[in-house]
Amino acid sequence: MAISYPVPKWDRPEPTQCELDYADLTNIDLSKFDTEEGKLELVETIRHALTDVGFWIVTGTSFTEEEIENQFAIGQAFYSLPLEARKECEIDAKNGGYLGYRAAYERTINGTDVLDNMELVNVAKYIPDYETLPRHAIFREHQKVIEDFHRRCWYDVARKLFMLFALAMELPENYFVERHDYERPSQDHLRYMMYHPRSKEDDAKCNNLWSWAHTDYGSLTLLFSQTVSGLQVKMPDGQYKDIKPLKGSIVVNVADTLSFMTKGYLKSTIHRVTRPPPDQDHIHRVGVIYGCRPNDDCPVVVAPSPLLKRLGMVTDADLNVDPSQVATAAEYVASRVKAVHGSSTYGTAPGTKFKHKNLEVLENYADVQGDGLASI
Ligand SMILES: O=C(O)CCC(=O)C(=O)O
Ligand SMILES: [Fe+2]
Repeated sequence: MAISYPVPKWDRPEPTQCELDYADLTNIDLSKFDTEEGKLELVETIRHALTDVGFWIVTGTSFTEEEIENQFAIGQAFYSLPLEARKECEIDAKNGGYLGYRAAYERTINGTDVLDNMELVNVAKYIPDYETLPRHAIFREHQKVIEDFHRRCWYDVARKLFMLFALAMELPENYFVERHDYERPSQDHLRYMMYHPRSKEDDAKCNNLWSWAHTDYGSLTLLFSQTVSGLQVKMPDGQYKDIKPLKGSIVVNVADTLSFMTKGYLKSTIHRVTRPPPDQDHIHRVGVIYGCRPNDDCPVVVAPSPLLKRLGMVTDADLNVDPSQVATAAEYVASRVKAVHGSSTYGTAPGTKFKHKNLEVLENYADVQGDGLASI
């Protein structure tokens, strides 16, 4: 069969030579997961790491370096397509839809005339419920390899982490797994991203931020490590530190819904993307990410964790909330996407809060903390 959408090899950019201040993150080696002894050791590691930064490095997964680089190559091939082909399946942000493509250069950065330089495409799960979902032709052509990668992000990585979290929180092992079931409808996606280099002048107008300080909407984000620096995590002392690239590893962070489900015990950590250091600021920065969300119909309620109860973090009121006041995961994500992506500017006024039923989150941490877009 003739190939209509070739995927040329992707060359991993050289790491920066600049000295950056890197975050010291716990490493979770999933190759230990399959023995009883190794799993217990991981639960202990997780128990200690749960309450620190909310960002970890995951190694020892089933992905080979070649498989990971092939995903970056697919991302690169997608972004080499003409805009009209990329726009074939667009997100329906006005209605809260976040599966599909979102173009760059369509929104201004709040308070400036600078345009948003990041585009993304969120590829839905490969399950019978989504059989008729429109997908880009390039992804249809390469479905076998994308589907395999997609499913393994969940089965080989996310599922294991959800089990470790549950065990560390003294919940039944499958508590979070059942609420994030790959085979059921959810807004999980494999995301290919692209940040376009921007002029020094334009970047200066937006405090050199390519992505403002934010938390992620879902439960868990798996970010395949890449060498173009820029991603920074906010440490407990309020300082931002860079994420050090580690070939073959995955940077994992907890996102809002999992934080809600654990009453903030699992931290949805603030992070941002800055203009890369001078030896990398001309590179088109490709990203590959898997975002986990709870099942669409999953009520976002606090888990009855004995650990949280002992710590006094869970009250009877948390465990007996009025069902009419409880948001489902699908409702929450849709209303948040509408609020953020359905608007023509990227950015909100200082301290803006997003609230949906029982869930509330600050929309732009940068403004509040005075360390991001505060000056514009
Ligand atoms: O591009 C990155 O390194 C981070 C992206 C990110 O934070 C996101 O997509 O939520
Ligand atoms: Fe993020």
